[in-house]
Amino acid sequence: MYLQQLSLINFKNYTQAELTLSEGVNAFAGNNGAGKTNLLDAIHYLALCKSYFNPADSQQIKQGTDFFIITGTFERDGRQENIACSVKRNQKKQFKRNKKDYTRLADHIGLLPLVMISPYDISIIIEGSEERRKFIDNVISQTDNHYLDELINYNKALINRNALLKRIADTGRYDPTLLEVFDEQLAASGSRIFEKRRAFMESFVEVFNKHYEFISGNAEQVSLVYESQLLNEDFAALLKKTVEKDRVLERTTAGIHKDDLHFSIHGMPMKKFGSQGQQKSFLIALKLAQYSYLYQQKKFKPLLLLDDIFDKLDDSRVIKLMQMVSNHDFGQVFITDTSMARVENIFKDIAVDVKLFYIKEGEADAQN
Ligand SMILES: Nc1ncnc2c1ncn2[C@@H]1O[C@H](COP(=O)(O)OP(=O)(O)OP(=O)(O)O)[C@@H](O)[C@H]1O
Repeated sequence: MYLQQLSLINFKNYTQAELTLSEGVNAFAGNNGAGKTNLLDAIHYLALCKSYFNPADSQQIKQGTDFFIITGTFERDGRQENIACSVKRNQKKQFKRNKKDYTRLADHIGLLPLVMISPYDISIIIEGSEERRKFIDNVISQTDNHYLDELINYNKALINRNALLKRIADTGRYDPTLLEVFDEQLAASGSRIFEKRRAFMESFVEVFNKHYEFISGNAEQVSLVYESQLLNEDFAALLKKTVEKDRVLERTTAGIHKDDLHFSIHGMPMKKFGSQGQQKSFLIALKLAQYSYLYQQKKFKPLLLLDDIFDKLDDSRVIKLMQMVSNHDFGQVFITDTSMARVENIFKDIAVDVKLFYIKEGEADAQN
């Protein structure tokens, strides 16, 4: 599967752009703020119906205009797939596959699997647990169509249960029957989500370790552990046990909305003890494990988007990564960098088809 053609109209700093892409590596080079990352984000839209960086669709419309359109032609399973995403100010986003509107955007997720590695991923390490749950959910939902629905059901039940706990506290009237109904809904979908996360993490950790060892040249000991209250206790039983606490706090304190991933280096928290390069290597290993997982599940290679990948990595780690590219471990790859000379230098001895684009103020010029 690969993207053959990308066109943009009024997307971020692009008025109009047309790119014919290589099936191998596509490198976007140019100064800060030129629009390199914006191109990756446009590709992200086509695969996952949204921006990687900013959930507000209308903020992606070029300033001074009132709509944007991104279109892409993909080759997938020997067929062409035309994907179009358009956003008009104050209107619902339109998303089409081969000119046909999707009834649910969720049905598109997984058709064009994609992995993005970006400097913004540092939030997975330094921010709260929500970022790490988002990471797990993003990986699983690209391979399991029911997973997003389960999450939606769970969140609805959670909102209902929390509203009821508040009402009970406000009115002083305890309603055990209604609470039981929400508990059942929460426990049913929560337990299924937990099982999917646990099964996923079991295979994922091993692949992650392999990638980290490879990138770091076995230089340091890291670990990745899935943490969930449900690992030790049945969810329904847990909800019963915490009900008094939940009534006092007026919110649900147990469940998969509390799941987390624990990252460490030499037994210490990665967030506090990892250097910038080690943290970046950790994130790259995490994302490459995501890549391997998607590939294994889908049986074809996902798109790989590497934003500003060379920054903060020492030469040996860059070489390892590029070895993987040259071994054809990946399919189509997109890379951004500020220096065209560095990109040319890195790829000069690598036997892979590389297409270079020079990006300048919202314009993309193919160089070869
Ligand atoms: N809605 C918008 N309308 C117009 N311009 C926008 C919009 N959103 C973002 N931009 C512009 O896009 C530019 C940023 O583009 P991008 O993030 O792709 O840069 P980059 O080439 O990746 O830079 P760097 O090397 O610094 O990462 C900024 O100049 C920003 O003002």
